[in-house]
Formats: sequence, structure tokens, C-alpha cells
Amino acid sequence: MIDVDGLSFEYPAKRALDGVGFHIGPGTVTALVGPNGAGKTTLLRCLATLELPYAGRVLLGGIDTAEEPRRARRLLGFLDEFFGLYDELTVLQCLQYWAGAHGLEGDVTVAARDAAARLGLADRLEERAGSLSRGLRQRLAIAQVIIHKPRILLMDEPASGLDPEARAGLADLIRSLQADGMTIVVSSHILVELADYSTHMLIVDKGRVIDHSPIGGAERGAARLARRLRLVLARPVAAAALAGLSVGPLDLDGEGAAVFDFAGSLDDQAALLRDLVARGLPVAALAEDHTSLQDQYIEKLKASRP
Ligand SMILES: Nc1ncnc2c1ncn2[C@@H]1O[C@H](COP(=O)(O)OP(=O)(O)OP(=O)(O)O)[C@@H](O)[C@H]1O
Repeated sequence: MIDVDGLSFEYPAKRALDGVGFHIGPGTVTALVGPNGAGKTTLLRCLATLELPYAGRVLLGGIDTAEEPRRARRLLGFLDEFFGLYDELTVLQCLQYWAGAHGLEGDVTVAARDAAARLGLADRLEERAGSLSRGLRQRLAIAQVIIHKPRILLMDEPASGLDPEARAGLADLIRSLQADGMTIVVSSHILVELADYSTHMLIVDKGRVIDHSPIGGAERGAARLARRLRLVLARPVAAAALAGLSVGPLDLDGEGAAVFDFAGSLDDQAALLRDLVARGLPVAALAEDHTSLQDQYIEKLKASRP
């Protein structure tokens, strides 16, 4: 759905992207991560046709963005890190305006109300955008860029300024947009949250792609079949004590912890826990592993540096 080849971009005194290439499949959610100044925003702006690369190609749904930018833009929703709103308009008017600007057919008010409801803004329709709090402005900006149900959604730091409840709401929204078939790229520094909904991680550093891989093993991929679990034992045990488990052999580290992909249901997870306890193992925890994305990121970044 997104194909990038040999992409380079330079600001007057800085090469921000240097021969970037990758392929993003349809229906995936890609976490775009990297240190400050790595080139994430520049990359998203090139994908969104807002910057013209000095070398390389970007294809969106097979459309070359340099040759047919207007056609490519119809596939796109883009949330800029520093977005602007029409402060004098109400929430409803902002959304009606964007629905009209995208040439939506049918009743723009229905589309506007629908997008507002998805972002928890249904009771704010008559408030002026200029009077909204930072987090509510962020939600309105997101509603604006999904109102035309784009096939590709690019978001630069969408969680910044959102309170914890709204961030959880954003994760739910991203999952539901993915379920609608949208291909999504999200740049963020909050890896624990990205792990909640991303299927792939694309790491950039110093304008280059360091790594691009599915999160939690290839079989997880877009279908999110497997979850990553972390087992923690109160003390290390002999490998033989873990033989014959339904998940196959587990590789305990020196402190008695193991991280592994688990394709079963929550009932299967409960059965695994019962099995571990029945074996007399000192189980301190068996839960979804939310730290692994951060660990993977740090490891891959370190490995890429001399
Ligand atoms: N308008 C600009 N003019 C000159 N240099 C720029 C400009 N915008 C970005 N840069 C430089 O290009 C490089 C990439 O910046 P970019 O904003 O794409 O990084 P980023 O990964 O999004 O960073 P952050 O995580 O801090 O938002 C940085 O070295 C930055 O200083």
C-alpha cells in the first residue's frame, strides 16, 4: 500500500533522509520510531506529498506521488504534529468544512457527526474550536483527517496533549480504523502505547531505515494472531521443569523470566497458568509483555551504531 524507494530529502544545511526504502502492506499499523531528529516528521511529510524529495519515489496504492499528487492525496489522511484549526468555527462547522473540502458525497452533517462521535466529541459540536482544551483540539484534528475514511492514515505524534483516557480512546480508534481496512502509520515516542495497536515497527535513525519488522514475530503480522507474553518465576528453575508445555520449550533468562509468542485465547492462557502452577513452579507473573517493543527498539538502535 505504501512503497518507498531510494528516498532522500535535504533541508538547506541538512540531509534529513538518505536513501530510505520500505514497503508497508495494506491493513497494517506501523509504529514509526526513532530518536529526536531522526527524520520521522520529514518522512511523513514526504509520504503526505507536502515535501518534494530530491531523489527517490513514493507510491501510495500504486500511485506515484510525484507524478499524480492530487490523485495520491485522495487516498490520504495526514495529522500534522503542529496542526492548525479554524478557531472561529464550531466543532460541527470544522468537520462539515473538511467533509466538503474532501468532496464527500451525501449529507456532510451526518459525516461530521459520525467523525465527532468516533472521537468522543458528540457533546461538543456547538463549541468553538478556539475554546477547546489542547487534548480536545487534538481529537478534533484527528476527526478532521479521518472524516473522508482515507485508505492511508499518517499521524505525527497523535497522542501528544491527550489525557490517559483519551490516549486509550486513541488506541481503540486506531484498532477500529485498522479493522475497517485502513493502513496506518503512527509516529510516536511512547512505545508502550504503540505496542498496544501496532503490527509493525519501522525504526529510522540519522535519516536511514535501521529496521522494519513485524512486532512479536512474523505470524503476528497484520492479523495480530499472537500476543507476546512474559512469564516471571520467583527464581530460576531447571529447563527440565518447563519441558512439555503447550507453548513449546521456554527460554528462561538468568533471573527466571521468559518472553514468548502465544497464539491461544485467554482461556488457553489460563490453562497454561494452571499447568505452570500444577507443576509447582514459583510463578510470580504471566501477562502480556508491554516492555518488549521498547527493548526491541533499544537493542536494534544499539546494534545499528558502531
Ligand atoms: N525546516 C527545517 N530546516 C532545516 N532543518 C530541518 C528542518 N526541519 C527538520 N530539520 C532537521 O532535519 C532532521 C530531521 O528532522 P525531523 O523533524 O524530520 O526529525 P524527527 O525524527 O521528526 O524528530 P523529533 O522526534 O524530534 O520530532 C533534524 O536534524 C532536523 O534538525
